[in-house]
Amino acid sequence: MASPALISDTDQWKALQAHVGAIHKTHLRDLMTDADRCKAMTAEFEGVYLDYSRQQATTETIDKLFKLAEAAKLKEKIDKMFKGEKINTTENRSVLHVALRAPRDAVINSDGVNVVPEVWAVKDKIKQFSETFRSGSWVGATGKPLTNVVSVGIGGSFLGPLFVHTALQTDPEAAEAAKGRQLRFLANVDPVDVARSIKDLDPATTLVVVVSKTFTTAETMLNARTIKEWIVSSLGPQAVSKHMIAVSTNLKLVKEFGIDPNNAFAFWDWVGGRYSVCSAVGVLPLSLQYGFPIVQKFLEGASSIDNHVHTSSFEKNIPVLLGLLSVWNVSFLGYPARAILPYCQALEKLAPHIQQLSMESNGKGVSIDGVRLPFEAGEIDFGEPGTNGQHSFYQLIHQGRVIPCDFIGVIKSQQPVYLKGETVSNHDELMSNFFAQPDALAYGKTPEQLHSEKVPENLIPHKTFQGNRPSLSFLLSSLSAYEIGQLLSIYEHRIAVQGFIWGINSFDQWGVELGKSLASTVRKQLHASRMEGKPVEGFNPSSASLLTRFLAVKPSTPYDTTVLPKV
Ligand SMILES: O=P(O)(O)OC[C@H]1O[C@](O)(CO)[C@@H](O)[C@@H]1O
Repeated sequence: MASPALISDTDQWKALQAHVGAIHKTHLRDLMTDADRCKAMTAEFEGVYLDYSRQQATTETIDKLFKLAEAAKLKEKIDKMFKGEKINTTENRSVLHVALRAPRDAVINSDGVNVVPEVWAVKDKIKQFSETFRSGSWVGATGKPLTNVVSVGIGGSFLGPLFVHTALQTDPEAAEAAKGRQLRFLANVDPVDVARSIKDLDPATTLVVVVSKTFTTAETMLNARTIKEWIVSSLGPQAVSKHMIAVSTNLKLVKEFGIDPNNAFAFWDWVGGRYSVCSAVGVLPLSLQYGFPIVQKFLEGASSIDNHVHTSSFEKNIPVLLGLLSVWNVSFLGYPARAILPYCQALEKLAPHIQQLSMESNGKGVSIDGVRLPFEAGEIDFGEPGTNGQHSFYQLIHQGRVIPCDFIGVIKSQQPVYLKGETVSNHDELMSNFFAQPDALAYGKTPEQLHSEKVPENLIPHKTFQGNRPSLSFLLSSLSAYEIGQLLSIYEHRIAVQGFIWGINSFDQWGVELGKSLASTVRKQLHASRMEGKPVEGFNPSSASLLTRFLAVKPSTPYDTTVLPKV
C-alpha cells in the first residue's frame, strides 16, 4: 500500500492523539516520584546531559513517539541528508551543513562529487588569511595593521556568527586570543545600526566582511555600499581591496561589487543560510577575531553531534529525543511556543539564533509534497538568559500560559567568581535558580500547602501554582568553543527532526519572499515621490495614507548628496 501523504493520517499519529487523554490525567508532581521513569528519561553524550523527566510524558509516550518516528521514516530521512540527497526538493538542493564540519578524510557527496575537499580548501584559505591578518602582515591603505572587523550580513549571515561570537567572548582561551581586537556586526538596514557598528572605529584599521549567500539581499547590499562609502571617503577608492572582503556563493556579484575575488570566500547552495554558521559565513569573521584553531574546536564540537545524531539509537539520541518531544508538545498537547532559557549570559544570543533556525525552517503550512497541513507545524521560539528572564516573562510561564521550557545550565562557568564570606559563589547562585525553576513549574503549589502556611484566604487563588508545566534541562560540562559547537548542532538537528516528522521542507523559506517584493514596490514609490514629486498611487487606502503622511515631512537627508552617520 502506498504510504499516506500526511503523517497525521498514520495510525501512529492517531495513537498519540488517543494517548493525550491518559497524559492529561497525570500530574508532573506524581510522575516525578517514579525514580525509574526519571532515570529512563535522561540521555548523555560526551558531557552533554539531558533530563527530560519534566515533560508531560511517560515512557509509553516516548515509545509511541519512536513509533511515529518510524512511520515518518525518520532514520531514512536523516540518512538521506547525510548522503547529500536533494531533500530540499522545492529548491532541488542537498542539505549538507554537516559537511562543513566533517573531518578532512570524510566523504560526503552532492551530485556525485565529494564536497569535503572543497570545504577544506576554503577552510585552509581562511586559516591562512586569518593568520596573515592577525599577525599584522595584512596592512590597510595607510600601512597600519587592521584590528577591527565589521561583518555586514543579515538573517543566517548574521545570527549564527553573532551567537558564537557572544558565547566565545568570555571564554578565557578565546578572550586571550582576541585581545586588542573587535568584531562587530551590521545587520539592520536601519541607518542607526550603521552608526552603531562604526561608532568610534577608524576606517584605516577596519576590515569589512560582506556576508551574503546570494549577494542580492537588499538590506545587506545597501549596508555594504554605505560602509564602502565610509571607507572610500576616508581612504580613497584603492582602499577597498585592502579593507573589504566577502563571503558568498555568488562570486560573480562579489567581483561586480568591487571586491577582489582573491579576497572572497566561497560556500555552496547546499548550505542553507540559517545553517551556514559553520561555513565561511561564521568561520571567517570568527577566525579573524579568535584565530582559526579556536574556530576549528567549535567545528569539531558540531561534528561530534553530527556523528551522534547519525549513528546513535533513537533511545540515546539527544536531537532525536528533543525533536520528538517538541512534536509532542506542539502537535498533541497543543503548546505552540518554546522558551529557550540558558542560565549562562554567554548564551544570550542563542534564542535569537534559534528563532530564525526554527521558525524559518518549520514555519510552514504545507507538507513537502505541497498538501495543506491539517495540523500546525513549527513553534514560536523565544528566550532570554536566566535569571534575567525570571524578572521579565516567567510570571506568564508559571501562572499564565503553558510554555515548554529548555533550561540550559553549565557546570563550570567561563568566569568563576566567589566573594569570601558569601554563602555561595556567583555561579552557584545562578545555578540555584537553574535547578529550582523546573521544579517550580512541574510541582506548582497547591491551595492546601498555602492553607498550611496560613496564607490569607483571599490570596489563595493568587498564590496557587497549578504546576504540571513541562520543561527539560540540559547540563553542559563547560562552555568552550567545543561545547558551543555541540549546542548549535543539537538545535540544528532537533529542528530538522521536527520537520522530518511533520513531513515538511525545513530547508526552504518561500514565506519571506512576498514581503520582499512588496517592499520593492514601496521603494519605487518613495524614490518617485522624493525625486519627482509623484503622488502615492496603487496602494490600498490604509497604506496610501500612511505613505502620504510619511512623505509629507521633508527628509533630513536630501537625495542630492551623500550623508554618512555622524555619531
Ligand atoms: O545571506 P543572504 O543571501 O544575504 O540572505 C540573508 C537571509 O535572508 C533570508 O533569505 C530570508 O530572511 C534568510 O534565509 C537568509 O539567511
